[in-house]
Amino acid sequence: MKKIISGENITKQYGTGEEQRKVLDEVSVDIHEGEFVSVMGPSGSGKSTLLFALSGMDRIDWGLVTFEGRDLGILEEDELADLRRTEMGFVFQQPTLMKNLNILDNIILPSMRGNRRKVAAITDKAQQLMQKVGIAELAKRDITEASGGQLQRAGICRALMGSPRIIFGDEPTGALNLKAAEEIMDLLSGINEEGTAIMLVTHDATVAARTQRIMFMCDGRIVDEIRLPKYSGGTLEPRMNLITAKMREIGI
Ligand SMILES: Nc1ncnc2c1ncn2[C@@H]1O[C@H](COP(=O)(O)OP(=O)(O)OP(=O)(O)O)[C@@H](O)[C@H]1O
Repeated sequence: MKKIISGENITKQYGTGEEQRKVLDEVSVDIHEGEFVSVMGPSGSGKSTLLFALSGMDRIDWGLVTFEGRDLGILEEDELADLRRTEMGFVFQQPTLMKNLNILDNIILPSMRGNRRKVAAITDKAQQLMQKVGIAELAKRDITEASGGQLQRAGICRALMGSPRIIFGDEPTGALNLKAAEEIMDLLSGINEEGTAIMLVTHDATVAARTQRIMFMCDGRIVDEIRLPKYSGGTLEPRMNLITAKMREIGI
């Protein structure tokens, strides 16, 4: 399958002198069209930093990140922002929604940049997405009047507004109860089924078990990975057992 994102020898360090530390240490990774991948590893192993590097949210110190062959390192900030807005979607542990806007306006706001004349089409798309994720009736509600799971659905709608090629999720279910987390994973799985690649960073084996490639990070490196067949429902236990067995094997 065609590569969307390619990272070669990505190196990122923080601090100077004796304090200097490689948070990403020559990481190479490709993400292909329609893939559903996750990254697991101990706290501080560099998972979020890798997500930020591959999505162009953060600059790297060494190596190469390309999006469909375009070197992110040579793009200006506004070009990077455009690329993220048009090709990528982001879902974080807590969606950053604005308190003074209702849920619908929060979803459409990022898409309005440079597109004010298309407000009707943008609103229409947002409403369709809200319908799809089951929060159509919340359009006019304040964000204080919705549950964590409903807000995360709104965050997913916002991430889908630009019809992205890839969605990056950093602990997208981390703040949710078990049922809401399962529902969000059902939603993300459905989005992936429709062809959008997804890369998730997670501590949760039940989340990783939904994906088809699990990369394991330790000390700024991808130390191993496993591939699983597409999840088609039913118990996740055998998949989770494979993940935990691999983590035990590599000592993380
Ligand atoms: N802006 C920064 N300045 C200095 N150090 C940083 C910065 N951002 C991240 N780090 C350090 O880089 C390391 C990797 O952080 P990162 O958030 O990528 O890890 P992680 O595997 O996602 O951790 P967690 O699972 O706890 O979220 C950590 O030691 C962190 O303290």
